[in-house]
Amino acid sequence: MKFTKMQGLGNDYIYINCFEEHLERPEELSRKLSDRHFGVGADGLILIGPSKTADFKMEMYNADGSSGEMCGNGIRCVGRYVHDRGLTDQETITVETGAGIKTLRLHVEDGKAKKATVDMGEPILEPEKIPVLGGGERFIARSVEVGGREWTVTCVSMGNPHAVIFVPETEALNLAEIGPLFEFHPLFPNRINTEFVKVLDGETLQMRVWERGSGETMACGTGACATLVAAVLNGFCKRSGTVRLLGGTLQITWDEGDNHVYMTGPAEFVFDGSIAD
Ligand SMILES: N[C@H](CCC[C@H](N)C(=O)O)C(=O)O
Repeated sequence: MKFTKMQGLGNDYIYINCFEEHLERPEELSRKLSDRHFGVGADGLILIGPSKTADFKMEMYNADGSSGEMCGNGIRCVGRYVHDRGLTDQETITVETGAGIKTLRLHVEDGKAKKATVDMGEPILEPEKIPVLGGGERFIARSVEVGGREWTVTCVSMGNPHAVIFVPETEALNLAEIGPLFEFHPLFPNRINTEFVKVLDGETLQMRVWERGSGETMACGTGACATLVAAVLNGFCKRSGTVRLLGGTLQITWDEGDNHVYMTGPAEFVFDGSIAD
């Protein structure tokens, strides 16, 4: 089976073209191939295939085989793949995801869709839809005890669930220790992606992320969107800003007019390969 390795800000996935390949158990394949010693090595697996309701369909699996409703860095790479490999000649495309149909505007340079602006849709703030237990209208700046200490948490869904925590510094945090305690906390029935964020100024945020199903990654597109929304809700940031991640930066805007979040960032090919039978 052929695959293509791609990455968005170092958030790397194995892409399978399901117009050409057929696979049975994607969860198992993701677990096997994501392993950075016994497999290809990636944060997960992304399937690109036909859709009845959009131009393409994207299915995303984390490194542990669990499926994510949406992947921001991944969908930009889907845009690059389908454009540069000739599956479309459009520069605006729609992709069916587990979080609904998303529209991408590809930024084509020398015939390559190196960047894309993705309409990530409206943030979901009702706790029961995130989901996070605890009721109420919204889950903003609430104190949660995790790992024996109190954290101030704001929860936002971009179709997938995020807990955003503002901290004075991000470097010193031991994500390998605290990340799983959030991910598997009983407050989050579907687990959670957790972002630890330092506000650099009113339009610049610095973020590390412990992803549900993949651990700490170099970047998280949906997480960057959730982070900008949480920063606005807490009064820390304007509605348009730069999110600095380990792997690079994303431009995020939470549009006042249509309440949609827009994310702009890069998409890169790494290599093509084939999986030994
Ligand atoms: N781990 C996430 C899916 C991948 C999201 C991330 N890689 C992105 O770029 O948005 C989840 O289980 O919801």
